[in-house]
Amino acid sequence: MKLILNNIVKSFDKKEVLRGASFAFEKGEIYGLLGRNGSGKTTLFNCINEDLRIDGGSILFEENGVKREVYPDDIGYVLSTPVVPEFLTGREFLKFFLDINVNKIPDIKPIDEYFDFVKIGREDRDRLLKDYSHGMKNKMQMLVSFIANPAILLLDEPLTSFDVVVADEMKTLLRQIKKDHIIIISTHIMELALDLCDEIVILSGGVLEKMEKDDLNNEAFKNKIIQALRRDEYD
Ligand SMILES: Nc1ncnc2c1ncn2[C@@H]1O[C@H](COP(=O)(O)OP(=O)(O)OP(=O)(O)O)[C@@H](O)[C@H]1O
Repeated sequence: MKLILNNIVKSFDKKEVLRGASFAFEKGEIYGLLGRNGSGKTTLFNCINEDLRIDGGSILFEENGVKREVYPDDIGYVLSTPVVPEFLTGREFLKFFLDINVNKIPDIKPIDEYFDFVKIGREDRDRLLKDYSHGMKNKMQMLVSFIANPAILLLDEPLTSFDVVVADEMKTLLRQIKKDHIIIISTHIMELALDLCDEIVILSGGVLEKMEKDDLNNEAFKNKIIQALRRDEYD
């Protein structure tokens, strides 16, 4: 299973953000996507998720050697700024999500088990999502992405708003599910990238480049990544 990006081009007016980004992301690996502020990481995710139309190139999903277009159900996208229906309670949101996906989700569990899993307390489950903290909204987003079990998970700065216990549990969970998924995590936290990710890919100058670790220790690898990102000076 692969997510194949071929020469993705995307501009906003005259600003060329993606200038022929190509990469094959494979199942079984967690990819850390690193790039300077404004380098285009979120834009790339939005293009993969078809929230933005690409100006050139192609995005394909390969399964059993057969390439096809990517379908919305293939992708779970957790945004850095969580978007949840604020007018629903946490429980109503989860119930609604489970109801509309009932045919796609095997083995639906009682709703409270899902809340237990992400450590949202009993007193919060029937409160409106608008009153949830940023981290709690993020947990809800992450939770529905996990429940839907898409082949591709795009996680934009996913763990930064979680408390250390939940962040640790999410990391463990991501490691557990990676064998069946393509997971791409955009982050500015080098330690997280090095600790959690199997591969580091940088987005620099509008293109993607895999950083080879070779036999470097973590400190030397970190410096290599920083040097590579320094090339991306502001236009
Ligand atoms: N909808 C849009 N309209 C115009 N310009 C946009 C739009 N979305 C992104 N951009 C521009 O594209 C560039 C890349 O933005 P993007 O948010 O993808 O970067 P990023 O790598 O995710 O940044 P950060 O690490 O700071 O979150 C920026 O210059 C941004 O201003």
